[in-house]
Amino acid sequence: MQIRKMPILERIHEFLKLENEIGSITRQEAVSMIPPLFLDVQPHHKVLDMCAAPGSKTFQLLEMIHRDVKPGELSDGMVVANDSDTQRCHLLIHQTKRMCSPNIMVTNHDAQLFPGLKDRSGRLETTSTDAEMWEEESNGLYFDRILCDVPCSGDGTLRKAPDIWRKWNCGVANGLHRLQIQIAMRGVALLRTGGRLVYSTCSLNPVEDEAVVGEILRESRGSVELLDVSSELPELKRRPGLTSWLIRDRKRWLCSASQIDRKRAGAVVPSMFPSGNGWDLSDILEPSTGVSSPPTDTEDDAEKKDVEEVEEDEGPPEVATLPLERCMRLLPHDQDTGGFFIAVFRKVAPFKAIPKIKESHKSRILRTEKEALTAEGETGLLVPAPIDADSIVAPPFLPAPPERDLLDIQVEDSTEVENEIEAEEPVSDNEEAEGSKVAGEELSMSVVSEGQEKLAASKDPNAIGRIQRQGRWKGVDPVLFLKDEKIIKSLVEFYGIKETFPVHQHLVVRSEDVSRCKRIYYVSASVAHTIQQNFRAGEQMKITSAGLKIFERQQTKEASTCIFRISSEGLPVLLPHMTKQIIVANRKDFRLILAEKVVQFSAFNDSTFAAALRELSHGCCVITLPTEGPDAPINSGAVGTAVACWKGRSNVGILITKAEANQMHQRISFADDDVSRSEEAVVAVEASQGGNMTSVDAGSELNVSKNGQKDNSINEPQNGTAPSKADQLDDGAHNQTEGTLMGGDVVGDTTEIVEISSAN
Ligand SMILES: C[S@@+](CC[C@H](N)C(=O)[O-])C[C@H]1O[C@@H](n2cnc3c(N)ncnc32)[C@H](O)[C@@H]1O
Repeated sequence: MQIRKMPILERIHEFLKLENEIGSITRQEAVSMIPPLFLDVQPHHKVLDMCAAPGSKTFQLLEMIHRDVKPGELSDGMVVANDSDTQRCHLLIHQTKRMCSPNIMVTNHDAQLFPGLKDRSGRLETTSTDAEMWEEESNGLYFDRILCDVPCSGDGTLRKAPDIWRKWNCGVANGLHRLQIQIAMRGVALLRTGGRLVYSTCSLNPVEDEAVVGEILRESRGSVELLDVSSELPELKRRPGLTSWLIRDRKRWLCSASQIDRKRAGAVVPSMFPSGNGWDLSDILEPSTGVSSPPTDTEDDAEKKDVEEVEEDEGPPEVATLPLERCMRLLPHDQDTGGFFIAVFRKVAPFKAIPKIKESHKSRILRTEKEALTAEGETGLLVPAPIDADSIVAPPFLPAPPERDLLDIQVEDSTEVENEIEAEEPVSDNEEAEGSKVAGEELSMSVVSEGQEKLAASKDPNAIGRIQRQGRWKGVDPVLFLKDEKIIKSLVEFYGIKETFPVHQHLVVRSEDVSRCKRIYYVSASVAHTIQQNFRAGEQMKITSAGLKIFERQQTKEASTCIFRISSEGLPVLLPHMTKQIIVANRKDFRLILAEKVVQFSAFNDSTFAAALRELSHGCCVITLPTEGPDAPINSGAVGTAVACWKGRSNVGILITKAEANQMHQRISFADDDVSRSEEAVVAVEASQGGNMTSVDAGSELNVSKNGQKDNSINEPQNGTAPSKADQLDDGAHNQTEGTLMGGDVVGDTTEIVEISSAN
């Protein structure tokens, strides 16, 4: 059902859109949420999401590492979310920033080449006091959990993506098979022994599913086992993996690799079949040149030729000897979902790989390394000595990236726009002025050069290799720990940051010139550790974003002692550790500031609050609702509801987007209306019954919960009160021009407000 096409559901569609935009809800198809559930992620785990964009599963993984973490506590775990597509990495950043987590890194690699961070410096200098940890660090970066939600043909999504009916052909899946194996095998190498890896696709084609799983088991030669997870998530309806299938190539059904037409040897490979048996490299080398001839015809050509092909006798299909029935097939008609395939592996021993030439590498290597091959002879490549695959920096045959050239990265900060402002008004960043453009927000910190984009856009696999070998990720800002003691001291003193919130080695900037840096990011200990590891390993990792944006530079004419304001995503994490610049408002005044955005001190209802506000230092402050009592927030756990503001000479303005302010105002207003309606109803009922009825008795009718407390949950404005409130708010919002300065001595249009999430 498409909600947006049904006029009667227009309001709920608007509501969903708004909540999605400000990050209160994330929409995701139910079946696509299942793979992370089989990872058994614990809060202390290091998790790698190899093909992560747009980030729905990454979000789930983040939720898992923050599970059980109480407000004010910092989680030990980490999620590294990787995607090969630069633009989709920005989606990933946007999606995950709603989680307000310092425990995330977004990286931009081809997953099959994801760097291992093996220490190449030879230095013994380390921040770790633990010798064991140092030993482990120098051996590389390992993950406790890895999700390989690989690119696939997507035929499991046919129900919601009807376009696939038109575009589907068997060549798509066949063409992805080898990449899927390479990605998964890189995952196996990066997995800690004892760790879990989940391989998933939204395709039901065995060539992308069981065939890949079979090849993982064969290639890893006992270092991973395929788990039987039939007792996990018992209510999930699933079917066992296939153990027998045929391969379709140009309208021919093939039973085994022996039936592969020599000319099609690059397009159909033995690993696609249940046994995985087939020819070796020499079968596909042309005797005269030693160079393979990958099929060059397009799918269209293939279709034309198909007409002429003679259908062959299929013969008996192969049957796998591996326990592929342990894989899970989720079929659309079993529980009204999309189709999905899931396999769960555990690493039981370190991975020693024989770097045989993979089919996908063959043509590339043979083309680019032709001379070397001739010199070494084919046998040298076919039967090399086993190598410790766990510790490789990049897969065999692909050189690791060299040291970055410092000079490469300096130009990028000029892309950041610093706004000068009038009077003492804080200025909002250009990027944040338009809430709906948040996805592009991080562009200034992770700008990728045009040349690099063009290379990435090209389909030439050698181009990708070239990009990743570029010195020090040309065009991407560096990730540097903030070491400027003056700035750190000003932050700690201005906001009264407690020792419970470690700042040294946890604040990161993306500019080498600290005097120009606009944003400061907070990283968890685990992320900080990985950044250090990356330095020692010669900065192999291309980091698009690290941690949580916690402070942003704020320029005003009248200097504040601290030039950095708190960002909206940083507030939930920092607030429990702040002792200064916090002020508690009553409900009425809190609503006033949300509705008006900028309020003169004299306009507040509570004069004590106004006086206390005047006393605060000039600059960024946080206005909260009390955590207990009648003015306590709704459904917001122990930390409460808070909004970052800018305190000027005579007024205060919220630092939030209008959408966020309106949404927060709406919630509080609904709750208040709800309460007053309940109270009015109680009075009415009492009056009609001679005053004998208690509010607890009236609970079921009057929205009072069973334990006698008023149920203030206001997440679902469905009881007919929504229209007038929403309309009023919409009108209010439209009266203000997006991105313009508002009256008084404060600009309160575009920065931050936040409802404290219990996750942090
Ligand atoms: C199935 S989608 C991932 C969906 C994601 N896990 C989620 O739940 O939101 C596959 C992703 O793989 C990315 N991708 C394609 N080839 C890749 C490669 N070689 N390495 C890493 N990512 C790749 C695509 O850009 C795409 O975002």
